[in-house]
Amino acid sequence: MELTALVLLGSTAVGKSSLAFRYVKNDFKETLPTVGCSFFTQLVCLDTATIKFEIWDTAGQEKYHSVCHLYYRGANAALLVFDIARKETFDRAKAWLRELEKEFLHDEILIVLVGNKTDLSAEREVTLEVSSILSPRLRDQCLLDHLLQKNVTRALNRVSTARRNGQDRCPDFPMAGQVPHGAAVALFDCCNYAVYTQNIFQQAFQCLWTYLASTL
Ligand SMILES: Nc1nc2c(ncn2[C@@H]2O[C@H](COP(=O)(O)OP(=O)(O)OP(=O)(O)O)[C@@H](O)[C@H]2O)c(=O)[nH]1
Repeated sequence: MELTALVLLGSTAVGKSSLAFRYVKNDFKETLPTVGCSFFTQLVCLDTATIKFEIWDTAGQEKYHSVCHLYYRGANAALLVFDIARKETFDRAKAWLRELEKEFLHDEILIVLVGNKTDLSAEREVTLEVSSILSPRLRDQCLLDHLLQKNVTRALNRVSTARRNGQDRCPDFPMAGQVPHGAAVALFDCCNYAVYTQNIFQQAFQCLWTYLASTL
């Protein structure tokens, strides 16, 4: 059985643990801030293989920052979570993006920026104009889509299909001609309070897993 690791990174209280819990248990509950790191596993049956995915939910408090590299180092995918109603959490996600860019070659990791707490959209501080955050290198190589989870599903589906067919380009993709060899950056919004979030994640993660499986 293949093993693939995903790490959740982001400021404290952006909703990383809630997101993992919503995905794994389809539930929501108040939890204390994570200490160090929490760990979940999920078995995913794909057409071609059964894969065991590890989900590393890191602690967002600044005092734990220095240990986060222990968890992201072996990761195949990283979800950089921010709170759409707190701009500083988006700045932190950008810092994570830069750090991962330094640590990984472009074909080594799949990165997804997750704008959480869309129920607070009236207080939104992070606008949709986020493409400017990406470095030219990433912008060229990434799959950047709009802040809609269905587009992530579509984006990742496209990439994995293209990869399965041995193509290295995905010409009809709206914002990026190049299908990266492993690396992708996508964006999507979610809300852990909503039951539908689990379905969104099921779909998005299924694509993510499929995508990762195609790179194993
Ligand atoms: N409004 C709103 N609040 C949320 C949402 N998801 C989580 N929260 C709340 O945000 C707070 C922090 O959630 P956590 O999941 O513990 O956040 P975290 O990012 O894991 O925090 P650390 O463990 O400190 O890194 C809690 O009070 C949650 O109830 C959401 O979608 N919308």
